[in-house]
Amino acid sequence: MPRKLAAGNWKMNGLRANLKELETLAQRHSDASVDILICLPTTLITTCQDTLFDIGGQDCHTAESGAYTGDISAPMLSDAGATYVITGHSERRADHGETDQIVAAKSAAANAAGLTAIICVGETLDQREAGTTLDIIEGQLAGSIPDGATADNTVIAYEPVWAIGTGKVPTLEQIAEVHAHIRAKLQARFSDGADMSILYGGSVKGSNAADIFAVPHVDGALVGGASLKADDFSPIISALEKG
Ligand SMILES: O=C(CO)COP(=O)(O)O
Repeated sequence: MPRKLAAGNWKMNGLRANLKELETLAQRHSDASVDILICLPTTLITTCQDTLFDIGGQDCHTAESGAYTGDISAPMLSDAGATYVITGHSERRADHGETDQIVAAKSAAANAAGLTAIICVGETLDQREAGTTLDIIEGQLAGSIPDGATADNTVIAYEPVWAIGTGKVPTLEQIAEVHAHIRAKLQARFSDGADMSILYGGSVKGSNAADIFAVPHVDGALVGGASLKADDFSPIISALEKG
Protein backbone atom coordinates (compact mmCIF):
# COMPACT_ATOMS: atom_id res chain seq x y z
CA MET A 1 0.00 0.00 0.00
CA PRO A 2 1.31 3.51 -0.79
CA ARG A 3 1.94 5.57 2.32
CA LYS A 4 -0.42 8.47 2.92
CA LEU A 5 1.51 11.70 3.05
CA ALA A 6 0.48 15.27 3.83
CA ALA A 7 3.45 17.33 2.68
CA GLY A 8 3.90 21.07 3.02
CA ASN A 9 6.25 23.04 0.78
CA TRP A 10 7.06 26.36 2.41
CA LYS A 11 8.99 27.50 -0.70
CA MET A 12 10.96 30.72 0.00
CA ASN A 13 8.81 31.59 3.00
CA GLY A 14 9.46 31.38 6.69
CA LEU A 15 11.63 32.93 9.38
CA ARG A 16 12.33 31.33 12.75
CA ALA A 17 9.30 33.08 14.21
CA ASN A 18 7.07 31.17 11.80
CA LEU A 19 8.09 27.83 13.31
CA LYS A 20 5.46 28.40 15.98
CA GLU A 21 2.98 27.29 13.32
CA LEU A 22 4.57 23.83 13.50
CA GLU A 23 4.22 23.77 17.27
CA THR A 24 0.51 24.49 16.91
CA LEU A 25 0.23 21.83 14.23
CA ALA A 26 2.05 19.31 16.42
CA GLN A 27 -0.38 19.92 19.27
CA ARG A 28 -3.30 19.15 16.97
CA HIS A 29 -1.82 16.15 15.18
CA SER A 30 0.35 14.42 17.77
CA ASP A 31 -1.25 11.06 17.00
CA ALA A 32 -1.70 11.48 13.24
CA SER A 33 -2.44 8.32 11.28
CA VAL A 34 -0.77 9.71 8.15
CA ASP A 35 2.80 10.86 7.53
CA ILE A 36 3.26 14.62 7.85
CA LEU A 37 6.19 16.29 6.15
CA ILE A 38 7.26 19.92 6.07
CA CYS A 39 9.73 20.95 3.35
CA LEU A 40 11.38 23.99 4.85
CA PRO A 41 13.77 26.64 3.59
CA THR A 42 17.26 25.31 4.32
CA THR A 43 17.89 27.94 7.00
CA LEU A 44 15.15 26.44 9.18
CA ILE A 45 15.96 22.75 8.86
CA THR A 46 18.46 22.39 11.71
CA THR A 47 16.26 24.47 13.99
CA CYS A 48 13.52 21.91 13.48
CA GLN A 49 15.32 18.71 14.37
CA ASP A 50 13.14 17.87 17.33
CA THR A 51 9.83 18.40 15.62
CA LEU A 52 7.21 15.70 15.50
CA PHE A 53 7.10 15.86 11.71
CA ASP A 54 9.33 14.64 8.95
CA ILE A 55 11.43 17.46 7.56
CA GLY A 56 12.46 17.91 3.95
CA GLY A 57 14.50 20.19 1.75
CA GLN A 58 13.22 21.77 -1.46
CA ASP A 59 16.14 21.02 -3.78
CA CYS A 60 19.56 19.42 -3.72
CA HIS A 61 22.63 19.40 -5.93
CA THR A 62 23.63 16.38 -8.00
CA ALA A 63 27.07 16.29 -6.33
CA GLU A 64 27.87 15.35 -2.73
CA SER A 65 30.12 18.36 -2.21
CA GLY A 66 32.32 20.74 -4.16
CA ALA A 67 32.75 24.23 -5.56
CA TYR A 68 29.08 25.07 -6.08
CA THR A 69 28.50 28.40 -4.38
CA GLY A 70 25.05 28.75 -2.88
CA ASP A 71 24.00 25.15 -3.45
CA ILE A 72 23.03 22.48 -0.94
CA SER A 73 23.90 18.80 -1.27
CA ALA A 74 21.74 15.84 -0.31
CA PRO A 75 24.19 14.66 2.40
CA MET A 76 24.04 18.19 3.89
CA LEU A 77 20.25 18.03 4.06
CA SER A 78 20.42 14.61 5.66
CA ASP A 79 23.06 15.82 8.13
CA ALA A 80 20.78 18.73 9.06
CA GLY A 81 17.95 16.35 9.91
CA ALA A 82 15.97 16.11 6.67
CA THR A 83 14.64 12.77 5.45
CA TYR A 84 12.97 14.02 2.25
CA VAL A 85 13.78 16.45 -0.53
CA ILE A 86 11.62 17.82 -3.34
CA THR A 87 13.20 17.45 -6.78
CA GLY A 88 12.04 18.89 -10.09
CA HIS A 89 9.47 21.31 -8.73
CA SER A 90 8.07 23.28 -11.68
CA GLU A 91 9.40 26.50 -10.14
CA ARG A 92 12.92 25.07 -10.28
CA ARG A 93 12.37 23.62 -13.75
CA ALA A 94 11.23 27.08 -14.94
CA ASP A 95 13.48 29.39 -12.90
CA HIS A 96 16.66 27.31 -12.93
CA GLY A 97 16.39 25.47 -16.24
CA GLU A 98 16.23 22.03 -14.62
CA THR A 99 15.74 19.31 -17.21
CA ASP A 100 14.39 15.81 -16.62
CA GLN A 101 17.97 14.57 -16.76
CA ILE A 102 19.06 16.95 -14.01
CA VAL A 103 16.02 16.03 -11.93
CA ALA A 104 16.86 12.33 -12.25
CA ALA A 105 20.46 13.00 -11.18
CA LYS A 106 19.28 15.05 -8.19
CA SER A 107 16.82 12.35 -7.21
CA ALA A 108 19.54 9.69 -7.43
CA ALA A 109 21.82 11.89 -5.30
CA ALA A 110 19.02 12.26 -2.76
CA ASN A 111 18.49 8.50 -2.61
CA ALA A 112 22.23 7.87 -2.27
CA ALA A 113 22.20 10.14 0.79
CA GLY A 114 19.30 8.21 2.29
CA LEU A 115 16.66 10.82 1.45
CA THR A 116 13.28 10.13 -0.12
CA ALA A 117 12.91 12.19 -3.29
CA ILE A 118 9.55 13.79 -4.03
CA ILE A 119 9.79 14.04 -7.80
CA CYS A 120 7.43 16.62 -9.30
CA VAL A 121 5.79 16.43 -12.71
CA GLY A 122 3.05 18.51 -14.29
CA GLU A 123 1.83 20.13 -17.47
CA THR A 124 1.54 23.82 -18.32
CA LEU A 125 -1.77 25.38 -19.33
CA ASP A 126 -0.68 25.43 -22.99
CA GLN A 127 0.09 21.72 -22.85
CA ARG A 128 -3.24 20.97 -21.14
CA GLU A 129 -5.12 22.97 -23.79
CA ALA A 130 -3.18 21.28 -26.58
CA GLY A 131 -4.35 17.90 -25.24
CA THR A 132 -0.81 16.66 -24.58
CA THR A 133 -1.00 16.35 -20.79
CA LEU A 134 -0.60 12.57 -20.56
CA ASP A 135 2.30 12.56 -23.04
CA ILE A 136 4.06 15.32 -21.12
CA ILE A 137 3.63 13.53 -17.80
CA GLU A 138 4.80 10.26 -19.30
CA GLY A 139 7.93 11.90 -20.67
CA GLN A 140 8.69 13.62 -17.38
CA LEU A 141 8.26 10.37 -15.44
CA ALA A 142 10.49 8.45 -17.83
CA GLY A 143 13.19 11.11 -17.71
CA SER A 144 13.05 12.28 -14.10
CA ILE A 145 12.83 9.06 -12.08
CA PRO A 146 16.18 7.32 -11.60
CA ASP A 147 16.43 3.57 -12.19
CA GLY A 148 17.12 2.90 -8.52
CA ALA A 149 13.77 4.35 -7.41
CA THR A 150 11.69 2.28 -5.00
CA ALA A 151 8.49 2.84 -3.05
CA ASP A 152 10.68 3.51 -0.02
CA ASN A 153 12.87 6.21 -1.52
CA THR A 154 10.57 7.88 -4.05
CA VAL A 155 7.28 9.77 -4.02
CA ILE A 156 5.73 11.29 -7.14
CA ALA A 157 3.90 14.62 -7.01
CA TYR A 158 1.54 15.59 -9.82
CA GLU A 159 1.41 19.37 -9.85
CA PRO A 160 -0.24 21.00 -12.87
CA VAL A 161 1.77 24.19 -13.34
CA TRP A 162 -1.38 26.22 -13.98
CA ALA A 163 -2.90 25.12 -10.66
CA ILE A 164 0.02 26.22 -8.49
CA GLY A 165 -0.79 29.28 -6.42
CA THR A 166 -3.65 30.24 -8.72
CA GLY A 167 -6.69 28.89 -6.90
CA LYS A 168 -7.48 26.93 -10.07
CA VAL A 169 -7.83 23.19 -9.54
CA PRO A 170 -8.30 20.53 -12.22
CA THR A 171 -11.58 18.68 -12.16
CA LEU A 172 -11.63 15.47 -10.15
CA GLU A 173 -11.88 13.59 -13.46
CA GLN A 174 -8.74 15.29 -14.73
CA ILE A 175 -6.87 14.44 -11.53
CA ALA A 176 -8.14 10.86 -11.71
CA GLU A 177 -7.00 10.48 -15.32
CA VAL A 178 -3.46 11.71 -14.64
CA HIS A 179 -3.01 9.79 -11.39
CA ALA A 180 -4.20 6.54 -13.02
CA HIS A 181 -1.76 7.16 -15.86
CA ILE A 182 1.09 7.78 -13.42
CA ARG A 183 0.21 4.61 -11.48
CA ALA A 184 0.20 2.55 -14.69
CA LYS A 185 3.59 3.90 -15.75
CA LEU A 186 5.09 3.28 -12.29
CA GLN A 187 3.79 -0.28 -12.25
CA ALA A 188 5.11 -0.94 -15.74
CA ARG A 189 8.63 0.19 -14.79
CA PHE A 190 9.09 -0.66 -11.11
CA SER A 191 8.30 -3.95 -9.38
CA ASP A 192 6.91 -2.01 -6.40
CA GLY A 193 5.29 0.73 -8.50
CA ALA A 194 1.90 -0.09 -6.97
CA ASP A 195 3.26 1.02 -3.60
CA MET A 196 4.81 4.35 -4.62
CA SER A 197 2.85 7.27 -3.21
CA ILE A 198 1.44 9.74 -5.71
CA LEU A 199 0.61 13.18 -4.34
CA TYR A 200 -1.54 15.85 -5.92
CA GLY A 201 -0.37 19.48 -5.63
CA GLY A 202 -1.80 22.79 -6.78
CA SER A 203 -4.18 25.01 -4.79
CA VAL A 204 -5.08 22.31 -2.27
CA LYS A 205 -7.11 23.79 0.59
CA GLY A 206 -9.19 22.55 3.48
CA SER A 207 -12.29 23.11 1.35
CA ASN A 208 -11.25 20.86 -1.57
CA ALA A 209 -8.94 18.34 0.13
CA ALA A 210 -11.51 15.67 0.98
CA ASP A 211 -12.80 15.52 -2.61
CA ILE A 212 -9.27 15.30 -4.00
CA PHE A 213 -8.24 12.58 -1.53
CA ALA A 214 -11.24 10.50 -2.58
CA VAL A 215 -9.83 10.26 -6.12
CA PRO A 216 -8.23 6.84 -6.82
CA HIS A 217 -4.41 6.83 -6.69
CA VAL A 218 -4.25 10.14 -4.80
CA ASP A 219 -2.18 9.19 -1.77
CA GLY A 220 -1.79 12.66 -0.31
CA ALA A 221 -0.95 16.23 -1.20
CA LEU A 222 1.99 18.56 -1.72
CA VAL A 223 0.69 21.83 -0.36
CA GLY A 224 2.22 25.26 -0.87
CA GLY A 225 0.41 28.34 0.44
CA ALA A 226 -1.97 26.45 2.70
CA SER A 227 0.91 24.72 4.52
CA LEU A 228 2.24 27.96 6.00
CA LYS A 229 -0.41 28.35 8.67
CA ALA A 230 -1.47 25.64 11.10
CA ASP A 231 -5.10 26.70 10.73
CA ASP A 232 -4.93 26.11 6.96
CA PHE A 233 -2.83 22.93 6.91
CA SER A 234 -4.58 21.19 9.78
CA PRO A 235 -7.90 20.56 7.95
CA ILE A 236 -5.96 19.13 4.99
CA ILE A 237 -4.18 16.65 7.30
CA SER A 238 -7.52 15.74 8.90
CA ALA A 239 -9.11 15.18 5.50
CA LEU A 240 -6.29 12.81 4.53
CA GLU A 241 -6.70 10.89 7.77
CA LYS A 242 -10.38 10.40 7.04
CA GLY A 243 -9.92 9.71 3.33
O1 LIG B 1 3.66 24.16 -5.67
C1 LIG B 1 2.96 23.67 -4.79
C2 LIG B 1 3.51 22.73 -3.80
O2 LIG B 1 4.77 22.30 -4.15
C3 LIG B 1 1.54 24.03 -4.67
O3 LIG B 1 1.45 25.35 -4.26
P1 LIG B 1 0.02 25.95 -3.81
O4 LIG B 1 -0.58 24.94 -2.84
O5 LIG B 1 0.35 27.25 -3.17
O6 LIG B 1 -0.81 26.04 -5.05
